[in-house]
Amino acid sequence: MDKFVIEGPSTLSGSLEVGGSKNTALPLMAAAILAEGETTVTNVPDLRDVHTLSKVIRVTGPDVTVAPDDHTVTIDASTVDQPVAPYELVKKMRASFYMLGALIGRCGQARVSLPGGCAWGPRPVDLHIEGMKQFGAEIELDEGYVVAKARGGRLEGGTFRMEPSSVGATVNLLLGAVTARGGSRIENAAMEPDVVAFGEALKEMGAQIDGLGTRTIEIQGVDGLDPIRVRNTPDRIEMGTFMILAAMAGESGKPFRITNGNHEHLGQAFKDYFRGTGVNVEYTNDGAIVTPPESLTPVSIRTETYPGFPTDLQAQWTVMLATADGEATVTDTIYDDRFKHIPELQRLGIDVSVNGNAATVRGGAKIKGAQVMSTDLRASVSLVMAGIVAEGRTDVLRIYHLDRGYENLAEKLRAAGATIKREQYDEFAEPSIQK
Ligand SMILES: CC(=O)N[C@H]1[C@@H](OP(=O)(O)OP(=O)(O)OC[C@H]2O[C@@H](n3ccc(=O)[nH]c3=O)[C@H](O)[C@@H]2O)O[C@H](CO)[C@@H](O)[C@@H]1O
Ligand SMILES: C=C(OP(=O)(O)O)C(=O)O
Repeated sequence: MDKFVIEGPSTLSGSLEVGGSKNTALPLMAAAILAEGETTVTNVPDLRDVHTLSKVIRVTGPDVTVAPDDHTVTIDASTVDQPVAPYELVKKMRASFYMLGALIGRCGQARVSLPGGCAWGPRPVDLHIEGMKQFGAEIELDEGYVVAKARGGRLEGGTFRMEPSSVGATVNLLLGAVTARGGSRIENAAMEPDVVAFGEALKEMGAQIDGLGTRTIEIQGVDGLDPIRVRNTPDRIEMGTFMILAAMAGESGKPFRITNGNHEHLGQAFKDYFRGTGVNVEYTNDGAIVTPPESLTPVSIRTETYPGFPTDLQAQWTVMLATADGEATVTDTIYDDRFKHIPELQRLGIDVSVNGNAATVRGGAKIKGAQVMSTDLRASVSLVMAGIVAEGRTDVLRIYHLDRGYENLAEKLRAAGATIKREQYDEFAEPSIQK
C-alpha cells in the first residue's frame, strides 16, 4: 500500500494547476454508451475512478482507450451487448451506478450491482430507482443487483420529484430519459455545474433538454444520440481545495496563483465565506490569485446544494479553521456524518469536536505530525493539508482513497514548496516501538 510522508511545516508559494473534473468526467463517460460510435472526452484527469469506470464500461461491450498523458478517454460504443455492471467493480466507486441509466437508455435493460457500503454513513440510491420506475422501468432486486427492464424495450418517460435533490439521481435519470419514447420531467433536480456540463454534452449529442441549471429539467426523448468529442470542465473541488490550502499555507501578503480552473463553478457561498476569512482573492480567466492575510478570521460554514457551500470542501475548510484565530463551526446539511477525518485531525493536535452534523474547531492549537489514516477522498486531502502545516513528520496512510480524486498531488504540492513524498508500506508490519 502507499502512503504520503510529509515533513512540515512548509510555506507554499507559486501556483497550483487544477485538472479536469472527476465528477463531470464520469457522467460524460457514461453518456458515451448512449451513442453508437466513438465518443472522445478530453481534459480527463488520470484518476483511479476514471480507470474503474473504464473497466465497468468495457464489461458491457465498448472499446475504451484511456490515454492518461493526453488526458483523453475514447469510448467506441458501436456494440453494447452485455448490460451488466458487476459488484467487483461497482463496489469500488459509487458513480459506476450511472451504468443503470446509461444501459437502460441504450439497451432498455440493465443489471447493475448496488454500490454497497461507503466510507462514511449511508448513501442510498432509492431516488435513482424510484425515478427510473416513474419513467417506465420495471425494477427488482436480485442477489445485490438492481435488475431493470424498460416496458416495451424503451422507457416511456414521466415525472419524478426528488427529495432531497440528488446529483447522482439527476445524472442517472437524464441518462435514461434522453432516449425515452416520451417526455420526462425531473423536479428538484441538481443544479451542480457538473450536472449542467454533462447535460450540455447530452444536448450536443442530440438530446432535447430544457432547464439545465434550474430545479426543473424537462426532457423530450429522441430515437438515439450521436457520438461527440467533448472537453471536460475543470475540477471545481480541486480548485476550492487549492484555494483553501493557499490561504492557510501560503505566505501572508504574497499572491498564490491557482490556474486552469473555472471560478464560476465554485458557487457564490464558497466565494463569500472565503472572502470572510480575510483572504484577498482576485478571480482570473483561468482561476484565482489568493493572497493570505497575516491571520485568518474563523468563518463558520454550512454545506448546501449548489450554489451553496459544497460538502466536498468541508473537510478542507475544517483544517483551515485550525490555523485561524478563534472558534468556528462546520455544519454539513447534505450528509449527517461525514466526519471520519475528525479523530485523525485530533491525532495531529487539532482542537475539534463533533456534535451531530457539526464540527466545532478551536483554532490556534499546536498542530504536530503523527501517523494518520485516510478514510475517504476529501478526508484524505484534509489530512495532507494538515500535514503541510504540522510541525514534524506526518504519515498519511491508505492514500488509495486520495488517488480517486487528485492527480499527481504530491508532485504538484512539491513544486509549490511542500516536502512530501509517496512511499510504499506494509499495513501488517510489526509495530516499531518509539522510545
Ligand atoms: C460522483 C459524484 O458526483 N459524487 C458527488 C455526488 O455524490 P452523489 O450523487 O452520491 O450525492 P447526492 O447528490 O445523490 O446526495 C445528496 C443527498 O441525497 C441523498 N440521497 C441521494 C440519492 C438517493 O437515492 N437517496 C438519497 O437520499 C444522499 O444521502 C445525500 O444526503 O454529490 C455529492 C453531494 O454534492 C458529492 O459529495 C459527491 O462528490
Ligand atoms: C464523495 C466523492 O465522490 P463519490 O461520490 O464518488 O464517493 C467526492 O468526490 O468527494
